[in-house]
Amino acid sequence: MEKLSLEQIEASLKHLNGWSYANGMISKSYTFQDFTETFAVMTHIAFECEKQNHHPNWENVYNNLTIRLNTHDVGGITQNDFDLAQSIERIVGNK
Ligand SMILES: C[C@H](O)[C@H](O)[C@H]1CNC2=NC(N)=NC(=O)C2=N1
Repeated sequence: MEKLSLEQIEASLKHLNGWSYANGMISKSYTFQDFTETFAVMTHIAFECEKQNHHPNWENVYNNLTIRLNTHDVGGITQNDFDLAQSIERIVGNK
């Protein structure tokens, strides 16, 4: 998978509501009702990550979930990160 340029990253971010690029990662924070809902969403995302063989850096504090994506195999952002971000948006949108 090819590393995307900053221009490509910025173009792809236009299609992703609330995601931004900083420190070599694309990221978004979500707030849910409570820990149970947050962890349920994380579980759903985790299965999708296994399907895509692409895994997040994430941090959960009670009902807050911050997700940061990069492709550590290439040390940058690839299309895999955007594909997973789109899937995460779909999962969160369907909760
Ligand atoms: C060996 C294994 O397939 C790779 O290390 C995969 C697993 N999941 C991954 N996830 C992420 N975010 N980046 C990777 O480069 C990556 N590589």
